[in-house]
Amino acid sequence: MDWQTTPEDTVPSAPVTEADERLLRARPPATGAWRDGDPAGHRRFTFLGDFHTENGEHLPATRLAWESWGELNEARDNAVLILHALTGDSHVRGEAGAGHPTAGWWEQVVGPGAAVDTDRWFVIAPNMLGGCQGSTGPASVAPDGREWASRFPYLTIRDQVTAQIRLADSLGIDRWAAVIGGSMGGMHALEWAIMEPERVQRLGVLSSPPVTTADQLALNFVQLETVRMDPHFAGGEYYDAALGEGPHRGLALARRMALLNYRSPIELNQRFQRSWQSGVSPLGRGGRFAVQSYLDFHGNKFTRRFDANSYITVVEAMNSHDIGRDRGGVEEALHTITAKTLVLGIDSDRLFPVDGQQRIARSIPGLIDEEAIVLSSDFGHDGFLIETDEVGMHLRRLLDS
Ligand SMILES: CC(=O)SCCNC(=O)CCNC(=O)[C@H](O)C(C)(C)COP(=O)(O)OP(=O)(O)OC[C@H]1O[C@@H](n2cnc3c(N)ncnc32)[C@H](O)[C@@H]1OP(=O)(O)O
Ligand SMILES: N[C@@H](CCO)C(=O)O
Repeated sequence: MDWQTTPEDTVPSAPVTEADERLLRARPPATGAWRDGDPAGHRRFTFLGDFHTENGEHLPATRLAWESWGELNEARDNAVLILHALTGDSHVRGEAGAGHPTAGWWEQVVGPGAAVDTDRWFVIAPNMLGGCQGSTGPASVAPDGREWASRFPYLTIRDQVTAQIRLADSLGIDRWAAVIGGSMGGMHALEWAIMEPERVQRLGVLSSPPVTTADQLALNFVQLETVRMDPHFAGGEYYDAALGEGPHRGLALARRMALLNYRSPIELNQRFQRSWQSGVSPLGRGGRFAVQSYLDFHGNKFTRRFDANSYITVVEAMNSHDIGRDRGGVEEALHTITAKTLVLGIDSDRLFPVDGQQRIARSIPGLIDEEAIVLSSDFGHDGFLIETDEVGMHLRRLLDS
């Protein structure tokens, strides 16, 4: 790794666009959650009713928001479930706007003629339980008319999959042609294949571990503490407009920290080098390095599309992940998977390194390859979102298997 300063390092980079600057100046609302009454966009909602968590807590009225593409055939055997990562949502495809804060996150992978070809497959993508883009989460209104906020239950990955199972039941989908997920979505996909093996014909696990390790727990704990320490977090009770702004500083800082795990040192060093964001030198007060500006931008942008309590809920759910829990261990659990399986990782992933995917691949009986597929990419963990040609090529193989 080359940390030396070169003459080019002092060349100021192009400033961010005017639209970006406007976005950063605008004051966000207390929460970036989608709220009842906001435009629904392409979302649909399925009401699941009473929900009891693994931990013994209770939600009296639960719903999942979801989107779909393609048509369910008469045999009902072409349904594909796509499960999003930590801060994703149901919006796999489509424009930003009309209730969707971001454009589709897998536009190049899912669609007519794409790897997950919606002319052939009926694709469903739900927003996870505890999320903030239409499914029941901490920003949802409880029976007493107030947001759940700090009263929202602790959820596990298995709770979230239980909600997805009830969604499939209610849609009349007895068996998925494939369940595919990246990162936390891959944790959900693994649980699907273990909890309901007869309902998962094919399984795609991208950039996910079999268990959230101590290292990953540690990275998550510091982020959650950062959110909670923001004075505007107010113990999670920040939705009341009278309190003013939400815990944006803490949430934005947590996102900056997370982004470092999502990208790789190689990419950051090559992309930003030591360049300045503007004509003002960062060697003194006032100027910023371009990489700092990039992190600031993503941190601030995140607060406009995510809810701090929801972030805590979904990170805690990710921390619960251990497919071996109460099942005799990780390998025992993997042996029970009957689906034809693709396991894929990115060589520069520092969040969920490839040894996790290799461990999964070693013990799944129906692996379609001899071992986990390891893509070479400088994009780190986010490679599963960015390397769409290669990821798509492997998903096509899975769907043709
Ligand atoms: C299944 C799921 O995981 S869903 C969740 C996925 N979505 C996210 O993670 C949301 C955040 N987005 C991202 O992290 C990325 O956009 C990805 C992973 C989806 C795609 O990565 P990339 O295409 O490499 O985007 P990249 O990380 O370069 O970010 C580009 C943005 O940074 C901005 N940017 C780039 N350099 C700078 C800089 N020096 N200063 C400020 N902003 C900058 C760009 O203006 C661009 O803005 P935009 O998002 O409004 O278009
Ligand atoms: N960019 C992804 C990374 C986690 O997999 C997200 O924010 O959900």
